Amino acid sequence: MFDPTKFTDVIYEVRDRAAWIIINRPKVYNAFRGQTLEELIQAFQIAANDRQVASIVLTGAGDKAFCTGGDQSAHEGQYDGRGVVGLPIDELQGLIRDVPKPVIARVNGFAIGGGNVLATLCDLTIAADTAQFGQVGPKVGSVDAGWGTALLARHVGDKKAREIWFINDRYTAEQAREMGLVNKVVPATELDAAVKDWTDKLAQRSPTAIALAKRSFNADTDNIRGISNLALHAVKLFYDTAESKEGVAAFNEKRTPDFHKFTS
Ligand SMILES: CC(C)(COP(=O)(O)OP(=O)(O)OC[C@H]1O[C@@H](n2cnc3c(N)ncnc32)[C@H](O)[C@@H]1OP(=O)(O)O)[C@@H](O)C(=O)NCCC(=O)NCCSC(=O)c1cc(O)c2ccccc2c1O
Repeated sequence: MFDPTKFTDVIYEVRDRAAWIIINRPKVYNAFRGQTLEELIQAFQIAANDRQVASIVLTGAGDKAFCTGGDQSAHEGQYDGRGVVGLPIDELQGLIRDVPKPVIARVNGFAIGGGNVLATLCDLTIAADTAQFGQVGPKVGSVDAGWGTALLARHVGDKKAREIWFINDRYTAEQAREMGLVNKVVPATELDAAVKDWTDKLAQRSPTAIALAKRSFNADTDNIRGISNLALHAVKLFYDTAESKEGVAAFNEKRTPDFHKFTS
């Protein structure tokens, strides 16, 4: 079995029958690289197999960010790990769906890009009133389509999902709650108490009933898995283009990307 004490990018703790999985890269606003995803995958597998664990909390270290998606400093056409785009992101996303325990996104700050997709995939989301949500793909030459687009549209509606992906505005926690992306918004100082209230309740519920309910919700949207897999392979081809590389370079150089010449 995996040893979470050896993790460098992720903290794994069990608190009162809830597994807390914390992305611990606050200097890059909890963006993930290949190593981060390996550890997240292992952490979810540990939690899935531990009979003492009734629910899983996914969050980011510090108070700035939940997760801001792929680490742009580790993105040179490919990211720096394994998998189709150099990140085993499809494995992690599949695990969040498949683990037969509720996963709560504890959103303590920015949930942007691939971080927003992770929050979208979690069964429940509790956000601090200071949290911000948004997509940046078309600003940085990327798109996490499938779970990131089609499942998002299930939560917030098709028009709103298109707005989120095309306009790339940021939304407050309260706006995210109003559109159906968040279950509950609480003052930042009360975030942990609100999460504990729900994990304590989940620890008292029938695990089999919860697992059956989760699978039944999943069944209704499982076709999106195929879209995600297809899109990942399409994005791999996109990452090799000058258009995508312009988006990554612009973010790292802190300038506005120039996509004009790529308009078809
Ligand atoms: C989160 C922000 C909106 C914050 O903006 P703000 O202006 O407040 O702060 P800074 O921009 O100065 O950021 C502070 C500090 O953090 C660093 N940082 C933030 N995010 C990242 C990141 N993702 N990677 C690397 N570094 C990051 C930033 O450089 C600053 O460092 P300093 O050293 O200069 O202090 C804003 O930062 C923001 O928009 N961040 C997100 C940027 C982004 O492009 N994210 C990735 C999008 S693509 C993606 O996530 C993605 C993931 C997948 O898994 C995919 C899978 C399949 C297909 C596609 C995928 C995909 O597109």
